[in-house]
Amino acid sequence: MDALEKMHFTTIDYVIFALLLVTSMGIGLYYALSGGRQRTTQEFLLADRSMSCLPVSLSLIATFQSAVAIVGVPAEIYTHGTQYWFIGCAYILGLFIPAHVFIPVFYRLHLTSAYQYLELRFSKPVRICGTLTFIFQTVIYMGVCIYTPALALNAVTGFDLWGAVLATGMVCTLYTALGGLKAVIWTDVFQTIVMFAGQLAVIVVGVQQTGGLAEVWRKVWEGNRISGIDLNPDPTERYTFWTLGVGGIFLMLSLYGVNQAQVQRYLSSKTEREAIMSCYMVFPSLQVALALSCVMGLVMFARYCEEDQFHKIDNLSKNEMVLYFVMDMLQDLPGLSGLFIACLFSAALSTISSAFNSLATVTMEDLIKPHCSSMTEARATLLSKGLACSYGLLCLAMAYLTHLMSDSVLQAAFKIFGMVGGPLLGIFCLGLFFPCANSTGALVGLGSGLVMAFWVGIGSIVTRTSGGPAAVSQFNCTAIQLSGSITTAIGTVLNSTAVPTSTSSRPMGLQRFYSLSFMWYSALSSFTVVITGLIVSFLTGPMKKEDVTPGTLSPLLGNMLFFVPDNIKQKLCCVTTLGHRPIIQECLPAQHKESNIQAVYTEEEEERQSFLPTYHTPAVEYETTV
Ligand SMILES: O=C(O)CCCC[C@@H]1SC[C@@H]2NC(=O)N[C@@H]21
Ligand code: NA
Repeated sequence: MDALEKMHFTTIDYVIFALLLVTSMGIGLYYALSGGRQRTTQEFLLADRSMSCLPVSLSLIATFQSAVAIVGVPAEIYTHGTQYWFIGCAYILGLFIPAHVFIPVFYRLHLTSAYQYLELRFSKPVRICGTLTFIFQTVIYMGVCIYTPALALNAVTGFDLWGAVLATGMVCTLYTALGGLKAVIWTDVFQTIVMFAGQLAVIVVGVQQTGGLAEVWRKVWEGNRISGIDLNPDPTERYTFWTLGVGGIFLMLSLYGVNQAQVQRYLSSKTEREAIMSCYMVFPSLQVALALSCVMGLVMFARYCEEDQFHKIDNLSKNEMVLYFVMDMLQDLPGLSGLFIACLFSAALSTISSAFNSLATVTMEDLIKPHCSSMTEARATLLSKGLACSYGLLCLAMAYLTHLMSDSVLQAAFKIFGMVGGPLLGIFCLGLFFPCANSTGALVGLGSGLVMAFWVGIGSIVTRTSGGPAAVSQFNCTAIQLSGSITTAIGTVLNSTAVPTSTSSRPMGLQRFYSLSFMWYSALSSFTVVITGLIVSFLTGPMKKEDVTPGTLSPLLGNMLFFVPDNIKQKLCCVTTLGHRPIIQECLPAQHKESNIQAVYTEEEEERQSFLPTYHTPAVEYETTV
């Protein structure tokens, strides 16, 4: 690693990194000292439900675009080609369904925590299990997110690893605990801009230093890095159009449909329409984020595919090679390498702050408030801030655990989402689409989904077959001239990092099950939850439509099964109205000051409101939809 050590930071790089931390802290302090000064949980956890779609949409992207994507995706493209880019196809349904199925139901139920839905639809135990599952998933994911940038930075610049982890963790904990969701969303906006700028800078300089666009294109084309659509139906193939385009939809639904961090952002929107718009606006920005990280991988390949360059990074780990490439490109341009480090830590901070805030929210709403309803607003807010802090410290501990996780962080993140996010997606789908599902079915379903996911996930780690053999061997990008360089070219190919396409016998039986692509984990575990949940519900006495809390069912399935006669539909999944469509009454100037006008509810709404926690609602009026 001697070649790496020579890379060092100039003063301006440290200044830019410090600027990022100071600006983030400044935004946190601003929201701690302005507005309602974070004195109510409505403000601290839900930004007073006053956010508009632009900051919400940027915050939605920032939440699940962490350093893992910034470092992991270019390494994936460099090693295996652009097949991964097809995950962009999953963004269409992966965002359309949340916008029209999940958001309307959650928004109209006026929730604070997504897991309140599980109590309304099923029972309190189901809600508690959902909350604990989410906490487990997020704490592990946070560890990966805070560790990745610090590890990569340390490997390439010798920047003190635990110093970076501590700096990131402390700043993030402080501004999240001080400024609440408003600070988290607005720092996410700032950090997303820094993230895009940093990646763009590396791409522009990289292309320019590798001989221009045409040269880069020629090299990646000859280097066999532009993958066509791979329609291979084999589910053990790591990345194909099916695992990414279809399996990826379930991954997106588990994140953008039912993950508390995203649901909380939808609920912080001032109207349902703003929330849906923010979900739509995620689509183009997420495509840009995907394109930037994929192009960065291609430029990196073009840069190092020549024989005389190849030795520089062929012995680096996936996480280190991207940082090496960036420092190699930018170190003569003072400030730009600092910009990329700021980009890396922006990606990490924006994800970790969202995780802290959502963890504090669900712990407060689902685990503490129900047991001490007499708690004053001030104490509840103080406790929420304390929770955000304690999760911050827990995250640092988790970072150490990640130290032990060896395979690529991108795969680690996908496995966490698939193994834990999938069962959570399943239990929400069970509740939304199948009125006959009861809480026993939901509990057994969730348990079976988790068992199934951990069986295949742990199995794949133990047998090290997480997603089959490496797809593409390392081809040299210069046309292999017959003038004797053929031997060096072959030598390059053989000692490359990526294992050539293996001809080993296909795994059979359980071994084949363990080599299922991790992109299918979300789909597999959510289906397991739904099917088991339905069977157990039927065995233990299915629920009747009139017993289901109004507003907790989605008519999606009913509408999709338009061709099925109604009487059969009544059995499986009744066609229900979406519940009450709130029309936010435009407050007249005179009214604006006394905005404590009680909502005008229908009697059914009144009855439903009775067991929802009381909160201050803006002046709204409801009308039932027919
Ligand atoms: O934290 C990360 O960046 C790695 C996990 C990526 C999660 C998913 S992948 C599809 C979608 N696109 C993103 O950039 N993040 C989410
Ligand atoms: Na992020």
